[in-house]
Amino acid sequence: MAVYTEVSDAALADFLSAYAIGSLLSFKGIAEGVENSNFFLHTTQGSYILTLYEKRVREQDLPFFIGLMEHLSARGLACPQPVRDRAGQALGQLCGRPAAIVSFLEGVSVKTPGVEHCRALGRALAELHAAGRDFPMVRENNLSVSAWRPLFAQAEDQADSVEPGLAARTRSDLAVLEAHWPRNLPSGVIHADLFTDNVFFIGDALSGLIDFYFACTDAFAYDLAVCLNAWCFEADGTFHRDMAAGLIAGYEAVRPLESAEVAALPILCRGAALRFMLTRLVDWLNVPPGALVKPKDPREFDRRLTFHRQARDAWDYGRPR
Ligand SMILES: Nc1ncnc2c1ncn2[C@@H]1O[C@H](COP(=O)(O)OP(=O)(O)O)[C@@H](O)[C@H]1O
Ligand SMILES: N[C@@H](CCOP(=O)(O)O)C(=O)O
Repeated sequence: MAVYTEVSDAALADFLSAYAIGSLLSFKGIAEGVENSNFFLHTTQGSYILTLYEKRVREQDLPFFIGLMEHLSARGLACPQPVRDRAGQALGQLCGRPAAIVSFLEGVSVKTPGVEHCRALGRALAELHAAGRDFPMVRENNLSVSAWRPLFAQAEDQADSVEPGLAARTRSDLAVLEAHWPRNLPSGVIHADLFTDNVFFIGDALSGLIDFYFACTDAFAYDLAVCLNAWCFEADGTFHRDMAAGLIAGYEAVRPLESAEVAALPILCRGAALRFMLTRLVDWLNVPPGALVKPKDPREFDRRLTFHRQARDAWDYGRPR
């Protein structure tokens, strides 16, 4: 359960007094998530999510995330809409943390997605990229290739205690990725963390996207590579080519990939897998004492990397030649 900061009744009442969202009916910590402290907020006017921003979220990036959700909602994308207080502010302070209230989205995430879920995800990802094209703010991806070596340095000494051989494999992946990381691909706003827990469905229809706190300005095809990693592999590393084909086809039904993006797909997928292996590894080795959180397993992405190292082209990821 991700609740790093406990919120007292008095602190909550004081915080909510700035908002015109009715009177509080219920308030509960949310079990899912690993980054921030999240709470369900139910008032006489409706349901909301209260987020207290923790550890990896930098305060100076919050206007980008809040502004982006407002921008995407205004363009009809189903994503959380920040709620402004009576003074017009979408960001406040609660229990010493930056905090915001956003609209509650209906729907549930799928634990075992199928081809049609992946196709719907692909469409939604391309629609997000299109809706973000005229968003005026820029945020560099601070978890891209130049961040991976410093992240690894925090965990290198203990990596082999998590999985034998992990340190050597990571050193070799880093060398390859740093030498061949693609530059100048079509870029714009990307979500950068569109895992199954961040995509809601009602029945078979995709109903919303959440968790924009890794969103940044980077290559669109890197976002697709994140989704291929997140949606099309089992925890044991088994790859589902049919699901990957559905995801790419869904994406290209809205935004066809350029040839440079197609060529870059294998290295982008390898880099995305390394990025999640590394952040998970660092978190796995550094669970904050007393935090109600279950760290995610870095070995799942070590296994995906075995697939990516041998992939030759986009066809291996299900894209027709
Ligand atoms: N706008 C929202 N509408 C409905 N549920 C939400 C919303 N935002 C977050 N949640 C719930 O909170 C959980 C954790 O949110 P998330 O943003 O993924 O947290 P974290 O960034 O800490 O990983 C989600 O899995 C979902 O159940
Ligand atoms: N998706 C990342 C961790 C971030 O978690 P989220 O709950 O914010 O999606 C991973 O799986 O490593």
